[in-house]
Amino acid sequence: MKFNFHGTRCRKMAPACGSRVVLNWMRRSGQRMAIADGHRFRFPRVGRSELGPPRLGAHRSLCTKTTIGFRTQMDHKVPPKEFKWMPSNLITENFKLGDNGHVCMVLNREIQVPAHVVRLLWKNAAVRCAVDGGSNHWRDFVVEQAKSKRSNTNEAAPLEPLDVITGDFDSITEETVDFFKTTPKIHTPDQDATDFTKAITVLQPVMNQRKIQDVVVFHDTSGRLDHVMANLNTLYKMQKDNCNVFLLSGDSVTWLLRPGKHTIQVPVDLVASQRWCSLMPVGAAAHNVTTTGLKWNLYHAQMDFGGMVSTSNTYATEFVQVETDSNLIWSMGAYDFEEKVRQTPKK
Ligand SMILES: Cc1ncc(C[n+]2csc(CCOP(=O)(O)OP(=O)(O)O)c2C)c(N)n1
Ligand SMILES: O=c1ccn([C@@H]2O[C@H](COP(=O)(O)O)[C@@H](O)[C@H]2O)c(=O)[nH]1
Repeated sequence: MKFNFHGTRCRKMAPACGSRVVLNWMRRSGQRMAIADGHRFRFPRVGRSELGPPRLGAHRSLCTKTTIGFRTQMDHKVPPKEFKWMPSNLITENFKLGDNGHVCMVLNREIQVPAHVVRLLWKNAAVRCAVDGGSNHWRDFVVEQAKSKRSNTNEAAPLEPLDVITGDFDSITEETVDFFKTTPKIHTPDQDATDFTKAITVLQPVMNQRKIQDVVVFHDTSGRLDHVMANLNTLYKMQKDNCNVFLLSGDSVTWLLRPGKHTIQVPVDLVASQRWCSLMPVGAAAHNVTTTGLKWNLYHAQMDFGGMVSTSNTYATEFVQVETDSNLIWSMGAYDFEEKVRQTPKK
């Protein structure tokens, strides 16, 4: 069977059902090999040699949690689920999540995250994936990095290769297909879910088997609002799979806070420079939200769209606590804070 690719019949990539490919991979997991319609590919082993020498704190997961259900939590018959988050692992240090590494994923927007952050998160990833048109942007990044390497005396190591490209392939260009011709491609034609959601679903069995919980996503909040909203929706969809998805843009990090008690350790530079942070009740109201460590705190407050949302908030301390009975989107300013500090007019 063939499928349409930019209006032409394409023989290079016959349609592959993501789950079938992953099942093949699971069957052959001894070899860590997957078959994507004749293409064989390996998800690389995560070993000491790939991750380099252990670094201080590299063993820490960004999030730890207990396994107590939430149904009776807010009346405190049982203690609330606890989550600890260390966004510095994405912003200033380590650049690795979880003991078994993380998935790195590139969506279809220009990569605005600072190049050194992208490089380190990519290097430390266990699985590297580009989603449809995201592969065009990854190609641009690879080419740009190769150029700056040539013009720079400080040699940077080459970027690790992509493990897989997924998508309905309506955005990847012929040039990009050619550029990544040896990279396995998994076709996800379903038009009832976004390519981003489908990409995580395709990788889920691999993540389960290798005990990877975290997905770091290069996206951007510019461009189409429907894509931005759909990307937030993916955070909600994936929480069922006990999977943490972090959206990284040029100046923000965003993830979902599930019902429970969250402690977020904020990089001190962000506290000092009073960068923005926000709590948004997307999807459903939260009826009982209490925070500490913010400039504008909430006390057993109701949050909902059309009612109260907490945007343009900032930090009172390094440790922010949020206790909530419902999902909330947490988004915080990051990356360009040095720039912001420089731009602040002197009083
Ligand atoms: C109720 C409903 N609304 C809209 C759609 C259409 N739809 C939802 S997700 C999706 C796929 C989007 O693909 P993606 O690659 O994420 O975005 P693209 O840039 O191709 O629009 C489509 C077509 C649908 N299936 N059902
Ligand atoms: O403006 C955009 C466009 C796309 N995305 C995300 O990328 C994937 C893949 O997009 P394609 O257009 O199919 O290549 C899509 O599912 C979105 O999650 C985006 O964030 N912003």
